Amino acid sequence: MPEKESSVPPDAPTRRGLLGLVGAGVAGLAIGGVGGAGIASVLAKGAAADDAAADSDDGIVTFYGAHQAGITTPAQDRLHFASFRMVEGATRDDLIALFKDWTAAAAKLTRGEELGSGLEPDNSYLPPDDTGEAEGLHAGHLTLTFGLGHALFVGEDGTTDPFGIKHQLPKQFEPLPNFAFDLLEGTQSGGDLCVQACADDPQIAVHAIRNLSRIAIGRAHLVWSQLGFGRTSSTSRSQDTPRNLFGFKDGTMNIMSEETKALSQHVWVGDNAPEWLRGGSYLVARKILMTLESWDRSSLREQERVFGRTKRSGAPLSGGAEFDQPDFSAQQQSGDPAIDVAAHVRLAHPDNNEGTRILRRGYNFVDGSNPLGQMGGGLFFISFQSDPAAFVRVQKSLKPDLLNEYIRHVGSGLWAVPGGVKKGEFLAQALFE
Ligand SMILES: C=CC1=C(C)c2cc3[nH]c(cc4nc(cc5[nH]c(cc1n2)c(C)c5CCC(=O)O)C(CCC(=O)O)=C4C)c(C)c3C=C
Ligand SMILES: [Fe+2]
Repeated sequence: MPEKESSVPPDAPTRRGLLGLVGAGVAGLAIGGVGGAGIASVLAKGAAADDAAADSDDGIVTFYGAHQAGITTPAQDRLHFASFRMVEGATRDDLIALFKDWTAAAAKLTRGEELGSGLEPDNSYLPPDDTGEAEGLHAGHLTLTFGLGHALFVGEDGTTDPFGIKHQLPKQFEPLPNFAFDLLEGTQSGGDLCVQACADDPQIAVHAIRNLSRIAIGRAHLVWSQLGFGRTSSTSRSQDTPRNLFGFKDGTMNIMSEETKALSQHVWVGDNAPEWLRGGSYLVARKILMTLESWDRSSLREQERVFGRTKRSGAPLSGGAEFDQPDFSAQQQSGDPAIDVAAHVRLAHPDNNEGTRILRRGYNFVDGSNPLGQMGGGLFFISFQSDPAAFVRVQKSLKPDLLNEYIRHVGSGLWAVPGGVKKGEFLAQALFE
C-alpha cells in the first residue's frame, strides 16, 4: 500500500494565512536570543490554531502529545538532522530560555506558520523573524524531535555540572563505547543537543533547522548537520518498505507504530526513569558510508548472501515472503545454511540478541563525490530504544557481519529524547523542577 501522501487541500493553512491568527509577533526574535516571555505570548496566541489542527490530515503532525513526534509517526521522506553545542559560558537560565523558545517555535513550524512577525517585521530596519524560504509550502508533515547529549549533564570532561542538571542523569545514559571497525570523525559526532527535522519537502526541514539555529544564537550553535532523502524504514504497517542505496528493502522487521506492546518494552522509557524522560526514548545516530562502487561490482548472489534476504522481494533466503520470519536452521541442498552464519539479518535478529529490538528510522544520503569519482553516499542510521544498551548489544553482535566489508561508520551520537510536550509547557520542563 503506498504511503499516505501529503495532499494538501487548497484551504490548508499556509504560513501567511495563519499569521493573522497569531497576531503581531516578536520583533527581533532570532537576533541574539529573546527571553521566553515574548515567545510564550506568541505561543499562547497560537493555541487556537493548535486545537483546530490537531486531528485533520492537512499535512500537520501535532507537536504536542505523550511522546515527541518523529519516532512512531509515519516516517517522512526527507531529513535534516542537526547537532548543537551550548556556547561557552551559557547558563542554566540560557538553557531554560532556549528550550522555551524552541518549544514555541517548534509548535508554530510544525503547523506551517511563520515565526514571530513573519517575513514583515513592524520595524523594517530589523531582519524578518522568519527566514522565509518555507513561505507557501504548508506544514509538510514536519516533525521536530529534540534530544539531550550526555555532556549537557556533566560537561565535556564528565566531571562538571554546567546547567545544574547532573542529578537528573539516568544511570543508563552513558556515552556509546568504541566499536570495532569504527572510523569516527569528530566533526560528525556528538553534541549537547540534537534536532531531528523530518518532512515531505527538504526545504521545510532545512527551514526548520535554520530558524531553530538562528533562535539559539548566543546560547547554542550548530556544530554539524546531515541532510537525508528517502526514508530507509517504515514505522507503520500502512507504509511500503522503502529501499536503501544498496537497492534492498530496509525496515521490514522494524518495530511498527501498531505494535504498542513492543513500543512500551523496547522504545519508550518507562516510569522508573526521571520524570523528564518518561515517555521519551534514546536516539542513536550513525553516519555510515556505503562503498557503492564495490557493491555494484558484486554479484546478486553475494549481495543477497550479505543481507540474508532476496533483493527483489526482500524475503528471507530461508524461503517465504517478505514479512515471514527467517528460519535460521534452514539449509541449502549443499548442506550450507540458507542464511549465512554472518548474514546481516541473522546477526541483527532478536534471536541472536536475547530478544533485543530497536526502532530504526534512518535515511539515505549522498554528500557529493570524492576526487576519484566515488559517491559519498550511505545510510544516516537513526534508531530509538528505551535503553542505549539495546543499540550497543546489536551493534556488538555485528562484529563483523558480511555487510561490514561494504560500509564504514564515520559519525556517531547518542541523545536522550525527553517525553512529549503538553500544551502550556516547554520541552523537558521537568528537568528543571
Ligand atoms: C546496530 C544496528 C544496525 C546497524 C548499524 C545497521 C546497519 C545497516 N543495515 C542495513 C540494511 C538492512 N538492515 C536490515 C535489518 C536489520 N538491521 C538491524 C540493525 C542495524 N542495521 C536490525 C535490528 C535489523 C532487523 C533484523 C531482524 O529482526 O530481522 C535489513 C533487512 C530488512 C529489515 O528487516 O529491515 C537490511 C536490508 C544497512 C545498509 C546498514 C548500514 C549501512
Ligand atoms: Fe540493518
